[in-house]
Amino acid sequence: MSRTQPNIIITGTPGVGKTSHCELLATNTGLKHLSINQIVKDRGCHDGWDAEYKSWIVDEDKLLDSLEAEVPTGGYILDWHACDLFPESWIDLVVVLRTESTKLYDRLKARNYPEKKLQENLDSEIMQVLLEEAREGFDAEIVVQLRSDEVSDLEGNVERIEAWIENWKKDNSGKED
Ligand SMILES: Nc1ncnc2c1ncn2[C@@H]1O[C@H](COP(=O)(O)OP(=O)(O)OP(=O)(O)O)[C@@H](O)[C@H]1O
Repeated sequence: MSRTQPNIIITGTPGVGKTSHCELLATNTGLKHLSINQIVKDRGCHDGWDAEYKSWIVDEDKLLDSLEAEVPTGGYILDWHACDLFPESWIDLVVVLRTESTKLYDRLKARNYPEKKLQENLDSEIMQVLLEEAREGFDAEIVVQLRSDEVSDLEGNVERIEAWIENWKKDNSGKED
């Protein structure tokens, strides 16, 4: 199916700034922000609650089934800490946000993350787990890594993604199914 609007994944370790980026980008572009955490919860795409990690145990098949009628039509920003489950055919750009570990520590600490979960997320950021996952799941040319250390990074990143969207629309205008 050809799309008149692109689909973008904004991914990265919890606390890097995915929600902040997605909200600003959605406001500026009219693309629809899909918080996958919220969808998992609201649409019951899970096998229960993990009390230790304080998070839902996601049922990926149910999640994909639930997104299948919307996302392929285009115009969505997918906000999640994982990306490799989404079919490549759905996705036009994958943005992996990165943050200095000291800043990430402060942000997660402020949220009262359980210590084990906090350490695992810091390790994951240092080992660039999400970047590797994106590179393994998608063509290198659609994966970009952006810094999210300061508020000015957020504004600059969103401007850059907006410019990318405009170019994508020009390149894809007039294409039919
Ligand atoms: N570029 C940035 N500069 C400074 N603070 C930031 C930046 N990005 C996010 N923050 C702050 O860090 C905290 C976490 O941001 P946010 O909720 O957007 O992260 P997230 O990646 O969506 O996390 P989660 O995966 O848990 O939903 C918030 O308090 C936010 O204001």
